[in-house]
Amino acid sequence: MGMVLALSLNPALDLSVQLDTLVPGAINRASDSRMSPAGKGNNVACVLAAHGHAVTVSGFLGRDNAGVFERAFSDWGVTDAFVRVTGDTRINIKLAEQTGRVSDINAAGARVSADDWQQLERTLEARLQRSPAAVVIAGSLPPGVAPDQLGRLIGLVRAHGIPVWLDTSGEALLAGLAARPAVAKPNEHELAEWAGVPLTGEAERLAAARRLVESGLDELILSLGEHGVCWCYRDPDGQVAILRARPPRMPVVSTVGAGDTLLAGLLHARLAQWSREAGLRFATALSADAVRRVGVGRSDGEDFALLCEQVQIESVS
Ligand SMILES: O=P(O)(O)OC[C@H]1O[C@](O)(CO)[C@@H](O)[C@@H]1O
Repeated sequence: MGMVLALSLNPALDLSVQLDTLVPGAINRASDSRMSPAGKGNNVACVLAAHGHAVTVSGFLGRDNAGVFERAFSDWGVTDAFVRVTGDTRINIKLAEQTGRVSDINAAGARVSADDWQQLERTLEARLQRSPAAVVIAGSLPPGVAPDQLGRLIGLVRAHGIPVWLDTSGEALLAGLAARPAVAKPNEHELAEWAGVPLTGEAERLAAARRLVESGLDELILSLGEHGVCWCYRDPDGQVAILRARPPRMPVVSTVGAGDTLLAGLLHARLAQWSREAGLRFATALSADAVRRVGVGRSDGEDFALLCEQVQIESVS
């Protein structure tokens, strides 16, 4: 299986706090709290490495608190090609209540200079020479990086004939989609932003997903949270086909990282050359596993085979 390059342009340390119920304006007591190296690209890298892939991580890391990331990269067994920038990598706060509701407070991130950006482009060029099987670009853009720079980065990877798997939001997503990544993973709100209209029901969402694939992507992963995922792709005749997966109902500890786990699971299946249905079943089960823990999903649990069996898959016409 080939190497994967996972970019987190704006990684984060996640401060995950477990609470009974969050009462704004009051002193809240946590039942548990922990800080862990994260960010979307890093989360994807962690899952892929756990499934046997050679992964290189890159993006921008604050020099002042890089140590905790360096230890995690070594534990995960991934190669660190992050550009170090001035200051700290941001801390994002995740407040998870007993009901499963999560409130996120995501910080802006360390500022990236024009020199830092050039260094990233040079790093990327060098890594692309090693022909990675895919490049994942995931998460928000840090201060100092404009959406069109993301578009150019995608263009750079595409020029090497390497597929880009993109997961970002807001203006960055719009600029990124215009640069035609192979695969994008919006959620329903991000899809509506692209469509420019509210998408009220499943039929409207699927129609927009089809339009987005037809606009030039190979595949779209539409993540629908607890309702599962729609995987839209071109069939051999060039028509857009859709597979829909529904996960079993899970006890929720934290939904943070479930989307990253889904993307990683699908990429793992792609690199292992599994059938679409097998890949979707695996990735949906892995993502379901992620919500019952703080952090990303794992496939080494005793009941993982059962979780896979419980995923319902149908083809949508
Ligand atoms: O880059 P963004 O969009 O702020 O998201 C970062 C957050 O997303 C996550 O990767 C979960 O998807 C968290 O680990 C992290 O705090």
